[in-house]
Amino acid sequence: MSKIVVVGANHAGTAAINTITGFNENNEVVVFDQNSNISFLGCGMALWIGEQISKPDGLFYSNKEKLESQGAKINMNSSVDSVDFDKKIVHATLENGQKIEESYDKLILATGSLPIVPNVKGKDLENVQMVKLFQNAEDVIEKLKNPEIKTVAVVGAGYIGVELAEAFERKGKKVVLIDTMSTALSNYYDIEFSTMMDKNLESHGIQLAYGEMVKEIIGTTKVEGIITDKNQYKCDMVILAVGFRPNTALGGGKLKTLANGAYLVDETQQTNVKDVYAIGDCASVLFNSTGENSYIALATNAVRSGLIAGHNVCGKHMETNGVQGSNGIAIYDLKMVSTGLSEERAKKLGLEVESTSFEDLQKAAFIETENPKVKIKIVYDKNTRVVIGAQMASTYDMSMGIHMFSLAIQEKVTIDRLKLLDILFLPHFNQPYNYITMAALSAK
Ligand SMILES: Cc1cc2nc3c(=O)[nH]c(=O)nc-3n(C[C@H](O)[C@H](O)[C@H](O)COP(=O)(O)OP(=O)(O)OC[C@H]3O[C@@H](n4cnc5c(N)ncnc54)[C@H](O)[C@@H]3O)c2cc1C
Ligand SMILES: NC(=O)c1ccc[n+]([C@@H]2O[C@H](COP(=O)([O-])OP(=O)(O)OC[C@H]3O[C@@H](n4cnc5c(N)ncnc54)[C@H](O)[C@@H]3O)[C@@H](O)[C@H]2O)c1
Repeated sequence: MSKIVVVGANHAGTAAINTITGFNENNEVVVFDQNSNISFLGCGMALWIGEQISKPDGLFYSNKEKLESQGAKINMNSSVDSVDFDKKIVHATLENGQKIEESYDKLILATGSLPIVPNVKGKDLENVQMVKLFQNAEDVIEKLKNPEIKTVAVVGAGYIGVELAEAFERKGKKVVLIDTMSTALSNYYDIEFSTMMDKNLESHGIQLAYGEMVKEIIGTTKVEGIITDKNQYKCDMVILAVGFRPNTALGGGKLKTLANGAYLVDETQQTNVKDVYAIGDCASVLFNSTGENSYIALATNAVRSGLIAGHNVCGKHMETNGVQGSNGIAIYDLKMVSTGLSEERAKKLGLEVESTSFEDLQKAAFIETENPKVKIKIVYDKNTRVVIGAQMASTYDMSMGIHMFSLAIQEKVTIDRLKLLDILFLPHFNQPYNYITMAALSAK
């Protein structure tokens, strides 16, 4: 029997706690989380703000009572302030202000990430909003009730920014979407895909302000406008969504990190200090497209890494397969999914790559019901021909198709092996000369 302390009980921590308690091995599990809720699905935030769902209740899948019924001791509103890695003790402040020491045999750090805050004048004005926690979503929804909030400037056209731009437009607000890059979603898609999203956003009246760097948020007490290096926009609320950084202050220089501060972990999620594990957004992941440890903040990675650490702290060896950073987005009718590297990102990393693309109707052409076009692009290493990325876009829900590419990258499958892949055909679903086969066959 071991004593396992878990710091942070959102997606990664909860996955680890569920795994450990699921073994029913009478390990003592003590958990600290500085927040008042567990397992908030940020992915539902835009749906809630944009009123595509009527209430937030379904955005949680666990809570203190549930985890305690499984045998863990849960301290909510309790922060871990420091860790003595030599003595194997965490120092925490409980909800009632009491300072305590908790010893551990195994420690799991699941402290997640923090939104990056651009260091610009006016960032502390009223109505400048972060969008990470459930409480942030509550704040935004409350503020949107004020009819004086007419225009929202969203800074960052990544996943959160684009999803929220849609949500604000659905709420009848004027939206300006600002990004330093020349398209939306530039971390995930090549230009022929991201411009599809840009046209989609513009067709719904969202103003795009790309290639612009925010210099200042103006106002006396509240937001009145935002100034970039090229323009000035009048607005009543500013959303900052320019990415996450790992929350790793507890490492205190003892734990090795990536350049951005994420705890460096091995294939079992263990850090460089024995018996100390790190999972989720505070940790590195092995990125199969490059073979290197990277930072990819996704709930999917958080859950998988929690499962892995949960096994290993219980003495059941489990190793990561590495990840592809598979992701998806659905804005109005447009769905886009990607995995691995885009061609542009691969080239920026200095990789020699080729790509192959195809666009066709999803189903047999004679089908008389809904039959949208699907666009696909596969990126592969020029020398080894191993697939390292794929992107798809359509108004049709083709999202399941990307999983096969995720596996192809994980298992280092070449583009040539996809040419004759046995893909089913049924006119209701797809075409015999389907776009996956055709893209692979057209590879140089
Ligand atoms: C708006 C939004 C939409 C998203 N949509 C998606 C999506 O569609 N798909 C997807 O895969 N991902 C999505 N993500 C990303 C996903 O939410 C994160 O990757 C995920 O939350 C990471 O989980 P985590 O448990 O590692 O970290 P976090 O969620 O950051 O949780 C860390 C926990 O640690 C606690 N903590 C931190 N420090 C301490 C301390 N010192 N003491 C005690 N407790 C501490 C915090 O209170 C928190 O509960 C989205 C994120 C946002 C904000
Ligand atoms: N559907 C999903 O899978 C989903 C949804 C939401 C969030 N997430 C994940 O959560 C994490 C955080 O999301 P995010 O949208 O904050 O990050 P992101 O990395 O997706 O996007 C950040 C964007 O901000 C831009 N940017 C950076 N600095 C800027 C600056 N100073 N001014 C203007 N623009 C700037 C970048 O060019 C980029 O487009 C990501 O890992 C993301 O993948 C995933």
